[in-house]
Amino acid sequence: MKTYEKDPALGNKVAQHLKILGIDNPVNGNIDNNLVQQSIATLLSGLGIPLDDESIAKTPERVARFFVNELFYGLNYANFPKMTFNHNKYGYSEPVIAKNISFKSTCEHHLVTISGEAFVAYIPGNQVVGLSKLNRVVDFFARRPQVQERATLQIFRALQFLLETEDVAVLIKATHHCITMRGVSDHNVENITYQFGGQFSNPEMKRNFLELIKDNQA
Ligand SMILES: Nc1nc2c(ncn2[C@@H]2O[C@H](COP(=O)(O)OP(=O)(O)OP(=O)(O)O)[C@@H](O)[C@H]2O)c(=O)[nH]1
Ligand SMILES: [Zn+2]
Repeated sequence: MKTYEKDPALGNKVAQHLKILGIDNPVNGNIDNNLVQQSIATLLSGLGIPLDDESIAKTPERVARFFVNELFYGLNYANFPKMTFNHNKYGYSEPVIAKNISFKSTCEHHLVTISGEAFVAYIPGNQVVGLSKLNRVVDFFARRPQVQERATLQIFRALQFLLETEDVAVLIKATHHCITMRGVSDHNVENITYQFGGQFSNPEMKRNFLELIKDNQA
């Protein structure tokens, strides 16, 4: 179980916002731990694996706990992280960038891991957000069955909403293990998606952001 401060009321507002924009996951909000557990038992039976083996007996319960509390905790907006803001009394007015935010997600087509890094930037107004909260927002949306394009937009729009600014940039570089370990089995390909808003749509700002997040830069 992840331990961090949650803000379900804020999660609710973010959910409404993403729903209006039509970019939330197609979910009905009912997370049924027992049903997940039974389904894992059925899956194992379908593979001909007997559940009476002592090593396997608790697997359905274990996997359900893992799915609900960790792998897919971001399906539940009651788990949305608390945001911490501080007054920007210093008047900082240039981009704040978080590069190499590592995340793990799950491909909704094959239920196989997507691993990658997110690069996030915003320009503060009157408030600056606690830096770790950028990681927490990325992690929340990663912890769902996902496609990379939608995850990128969810993080981007949620940050614009939370930080009350259009000036947000999000880039995601990911390895889809449904591509590396099955199907086309390509070990080299990286998939990149990005969305730029407000001042980051300006070509020079975009170039600066891309330059700053390159390996071994600033
Ligand atoms: N656009 C997009 N596609 C994804 C993402 N993750 C996985 N996919 C793709 O989803 C597609 C699912 O297509 P299908 O043809 O139904 O699946 P498949 O037969 O297993 O496809 P192959 O992987 O080509 O063997 C595949 O091309 C995956 O590579 C993602 O984040 N975004
Ligand atoms: Zn996949």
